[in-house]
Amino acid sequence: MTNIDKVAIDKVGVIGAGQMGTGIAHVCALAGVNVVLNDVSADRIKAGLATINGNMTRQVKRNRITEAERQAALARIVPAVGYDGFSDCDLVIEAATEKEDVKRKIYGQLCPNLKPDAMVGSNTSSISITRLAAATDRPERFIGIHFMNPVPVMELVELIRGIATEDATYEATKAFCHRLGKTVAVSEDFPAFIVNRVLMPMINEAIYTLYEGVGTVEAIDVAMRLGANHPMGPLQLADFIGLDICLSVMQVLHEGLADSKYRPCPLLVKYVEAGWLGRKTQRGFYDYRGEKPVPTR
Ligand SMILES: CC(=O)CC(=O)SCCNC(=O)CCNC(=O)[C@H](O)C(C)(C)COP(=O)(O)OP(=O)(O)OC[C@H]1O[C@@H](n2cnc3c(N)ncnc32)[C@H](O)[C@@H]1OP(=O)(O)O
Ligand SMILES: NC(=O)C1=CN([C@@H]2O[C@H](COP(=O)(O)OP(=O)(O)OC[C@H]3O[C@@H](n4cnc5c(N)ncnc54)[C@H](OP(=O)(O)O)[C@@H]3O)[C@@H](O)[C@H]2O)C=CC1
Repeated sequence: MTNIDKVAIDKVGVIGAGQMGTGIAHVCALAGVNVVLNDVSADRIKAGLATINGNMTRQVKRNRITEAERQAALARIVPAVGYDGFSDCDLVIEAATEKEDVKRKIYGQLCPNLKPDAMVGSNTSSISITRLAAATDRPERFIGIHFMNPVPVMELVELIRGIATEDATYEATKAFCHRLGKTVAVSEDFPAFIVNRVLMPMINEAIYTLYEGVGTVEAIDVAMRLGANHPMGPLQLADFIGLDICLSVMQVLHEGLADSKYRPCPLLVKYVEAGWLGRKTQRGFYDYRGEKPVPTR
């Protein structure tokens, strides 16, 4: 057992400056934590920092934070291509692409650069924490720390312990989530954990509903928004999350639980094969290239 619960988390490394990594860096920096933000290229990180700045500027306009807080938070985020700046991180949160081989490769390069007692968390939506932990040199200090999108707005973080995760790692990451103002729900390490075990089959079913011609994109979304009081329709939400991520999660559920009820809808597969991944590529179930989103079917 280590004494991680007594170690303050003063510096966090975030890997992946996409939708989630930028949101995680955003909330950490606003909570007074120093952040080193990594991605595959300087351009990617630059785009990520611009996103964070845009979201914080909106928070200033809406009087959620002050201009001084925005400036102080942005100054806490340091860009890093490679892992040189990670040697004094207390916690690293990996939020790279939802592919196991990508994540394993990252841990292989990251771990030799970390101090021995640093913790590593993955923001994976679905992949086994025990298996990811086994790809590191520190499974006892590895944990699933699953933020929800958009991170600055959503209150929940799922914490998922792998088979080897020590109590001290769990307690330290739980306290850290509370410091960020989040509420924690604990999930056992089963495919897609709690939120996505329930949410993704609903989204997949909405795509089947479209595929079978039961309703149009607009009819399905309006039905669930106004008929079930969901803040977004399921197809709008799928585009928001990213269709590549929705497909990966369904594949993990299908393979991991070996039940045909999790079969990814062929239409979802087709959209991903087309590179129509939702908002991030400007086209998914809606086309976002014009003034307002237009359904693609
Ligand atoms: C896939 C996984 O592994 C797990 C997941 O994350 S599953 C996805 C979970 N997320 C959801 O289900 C989101 C569902 N959608 C919603 O809750 C809402 O539509 C929404 C919060 C995204 C937007 O709400 P809205 O009322 O339509 O829009 P809007 O009024 O513009 O925004 C509400 C607030 O969110 C903020 N916001 C919206 N998008 C934001 C973003 N990307 N980043 C930061 N802040 C954002 C706005 O600034 C606004 O803040 P204030 O209340 O402080 O003014
Ligand atoms: N989208 C969502 O709603 C949610 C997603 N998640 C999870 O968070 C993680 C990230 O998702 P999300 O932010 O949406 O995905 P994005 O595609 O928006 O971002 C992923 C980022 O990781 C980068 N990346 C890829 N390989 C590496 C690498 N080797 N080193 C550093 N960065 C790398 C990508 O760069 P490039 O594009 O150049 O490959 C991209 O910038 C996934 O595990 C996902 O399942 C969790 C909760 C919600």
